[in-house]
Amino acid sequence: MTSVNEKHPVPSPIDDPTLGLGSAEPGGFPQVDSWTLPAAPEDDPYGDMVANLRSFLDHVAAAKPDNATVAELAGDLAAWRARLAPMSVSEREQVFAHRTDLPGRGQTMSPNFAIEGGDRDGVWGTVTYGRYYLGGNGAVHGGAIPLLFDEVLGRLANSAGRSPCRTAYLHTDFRAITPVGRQLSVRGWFVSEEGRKRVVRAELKDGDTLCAEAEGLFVALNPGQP
Ligand SMILES: CCCCCCCCCCCCCC(=O)SCCNC(=O)CCNC(=O)[C@H](O)C(C)(C)COP(=O)(O)OP(=O)(O)OC[C@H]1O[C@@H](n2cnc3c(N)ncnc32)[C@H](O)[C@@H]1OP(=O)(O)O
Repeated sequence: MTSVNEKHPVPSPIDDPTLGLGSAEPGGFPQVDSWTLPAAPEDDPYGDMVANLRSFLDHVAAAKPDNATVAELAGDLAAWRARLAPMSVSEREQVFAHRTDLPGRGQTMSPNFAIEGGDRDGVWGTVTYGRYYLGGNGAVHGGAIPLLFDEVLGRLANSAGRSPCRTAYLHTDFRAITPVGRQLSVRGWFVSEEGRKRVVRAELKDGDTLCAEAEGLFVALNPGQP
């Protein structure tokens, strides 16, 4: 299946052979060993590329471009897709979202959580939702808030030498609207750790205003569990 646009047909992810996952090892995802990001290595433009991609998405969301600009952009994007397609690798080798040394793990799906500090029991930092995450009337889309909590709590629950775990539940309470374009504070902490079950909580605040809070259960994976 392809898109209706004949100039730049886009194959569906189901039919695109360059998007296969390869063989992913169960439970083989990168671990968080430290909350402190090392200095950015020289000659490593990946973080710069991801930061630009985030900013690009914010500008796509904010702009009302004329048709000529949109057509040119579609062509540029199609050219980049064609250039990247032969470089597809397996999940194990992929760089996107696997760079735990970069802000936001080097990905653009979940909001960019900027870590300020953390230890075995908790993590804290900031997040600024760009225009890309706008739901309506200046408020962040409700789905983008649990996405942040899963990222923050998932990293915490997988940190400090703990074995890999997955989210079993993630309960979010929306207490006040979460504004786009403001620096917000984020905090996650451990509530309990019993057997395979890790209960963690998080809050998202705009100054003194509690925007949202969450509780998650993360269950440690048994050997061989994907
Ligand atoms: C990728 C890069 C990573 C980088 C580093 C990390 C950054 C990560 C950042 C992103 C991170 C993103 C992370 C993600 O988003 S992970 C993606 C989202 N999550 C999933 O896809 C998980 C899908 N579910 C499962 O795989 C299984 O259900 C799991 C593995 C969770 C448990 O199935 P399993 O068969 O193994 O275990 P069990 O059923 O015997 O349960 C065990 C115990 O748990 C209790 N229980 C279970 N479920 C619930 C529930 N809903 N409410 C209350 N309790 C629940 C259960 O009663 C029992 O308790 P007890 O009877 O023993 O007392």
